[in-house]
Parts: sequence; structure tokens; C-alpha cells
Amino acid sequence: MIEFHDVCKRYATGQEALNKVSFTVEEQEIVFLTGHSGAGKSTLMKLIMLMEKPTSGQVMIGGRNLGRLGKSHIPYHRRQVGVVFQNHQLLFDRTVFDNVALPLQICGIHHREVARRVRASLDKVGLLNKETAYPVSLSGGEQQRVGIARAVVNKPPLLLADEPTGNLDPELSAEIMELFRQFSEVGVTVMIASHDVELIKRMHRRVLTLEGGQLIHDGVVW
Ligand SMILES: Nc1ncnc2c1ncn2[C@@H]1O[C@H](COP(=O)(O)OP(=O)(O)OP(=O)(O)O)[C@@H](O)[C@H]1O
Repeated sequence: MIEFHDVCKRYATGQEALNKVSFTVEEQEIVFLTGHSGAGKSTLMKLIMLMEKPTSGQVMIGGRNLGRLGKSHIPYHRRQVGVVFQNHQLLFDRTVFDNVALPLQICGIHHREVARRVRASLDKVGLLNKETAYPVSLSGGEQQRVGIARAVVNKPPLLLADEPTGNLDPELSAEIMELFRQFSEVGVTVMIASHDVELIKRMHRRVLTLEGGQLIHDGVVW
């Protein structure tokens, strides 16, 4: 699902963020991406989302070489990648329903179909009863679940999560991880960037560790 071949990224400032990074993530896998601040985690995810381009090397997503993707295919590619952020990035003047509906409305999907998909997505994260609520009235864990519902409402085959449990206590973090596990069971590939060593250890999953832009470890034992 994700293939990096000798990927280097140097920003215009001269800062080298990734240096000859190579790895493959299979469909349905859950992988953690870890490393100190500045190690290159966000850059790696931005390359997958096509928010940045590599200086050299190849990034393949779902068998497509992103370097060869025509402009007209970029919106299609972005819909294939659901993204979850630590700070949720919810719109606080919109209801839960409207927040989750946003990616579908941008695609111009008919409102009846939007309603069906939004409810299916809210149901998956256990928030069907909150569709008319505003984010401010929700707990941090609930807000994060709204963010996840929004990320999966397009049914993307790939889900990227950047510090998705950063503000949550261990119990709520475990709930979020359980949601990711359920998505992977139905075929979604999940990549989670995290600093949370305890959480990563508990999950017993594959871990990619970056240091100074280099992939220094790839494996389950960490
Ligand atoms: N747009 C940019 N322009 C110039 N340098 C950048 C840019 N984005 C990131 N960098 C630099 O690239 C390196 C990797 O940054 P990146 O944000 O990928 O790391 P990170 O592991 O995600 O860090 P954090 O955990 O703090 O988010 C850092 O030295 C950073 O300062």
C-alpha cells in the first residue's frame, strides 16, 4: 500500500528532513512511525498526502508512483488518504454531523447519500447520538472520534494519524487504538505517528523509527 524507495527530502532552506528512506507497508497493516521532534515524521506523511514532493527517490501509494501522477489525479489521490490530527481540526461553529459531512460535500455528493454515509461513519466511532451536538460540548476523546469519523467518511484505503492520542489519557488512547484496529480489520492500512512510547509498546505492532531523517529501525521489537 505504501512504498518508499530511497526517498530524500531537502527543503528549500537546505534542511534535510529525510535521507534515503525505504520501506514497504502492506494493505491492512497498522504501523507506528516514531522518532524525536524534527526526525522527519510529518515530512514523511506530507509526502504520502502529496503536500510535499521528494527531492529524490520514489513514493508509491496503492501501486501508483506519486511522482508520475498527473495534476487531475491529485484530488483523487487525496481522497484515498484519510488524515487524523492531534488537535482534531474540527470547525467549532458546525455540528458534529456537518463536520463529518465536509469531505463529502466538497466532492459534491448528493445530500441524501451524505446523510447515509455520515451516519454510518458516526456509528463506527460510537457517536451516532451526538450528530446535532457542537464540538465544544464534547470531551477530548469524543472530539478525536469525530475527527476519525471525518477521516474515514470517504472510505479511504489508507489512514494517516499524526499524534492522534497526544492529548488523551491512556484509557481513551486505548479506545482510539481499538478503532484503528477495527478499520484495519476491514482492509484499511493505518499509519500512526506517535511519541507515546508506552502506547506503542502495548500495541505490539510494527514500528518505523526515524532519527535525523534516517530510518534507523523497522520492526516489532522496539
Ligand atoms: N516546510 C519546511 N521548511 C523547512 N524545513 C522544514 C519544513 N518542515 C520541516 N522542516 C524541517 O525538517 C526536519 C523534519 O521535520 P518534521 O516536521 O518532518 O519532523 P517531525 O518528526 O514530524 O517533528 P515533530 O514531532 O516535532 O512534528 C526538521 O529539521 C524541520 O525543522
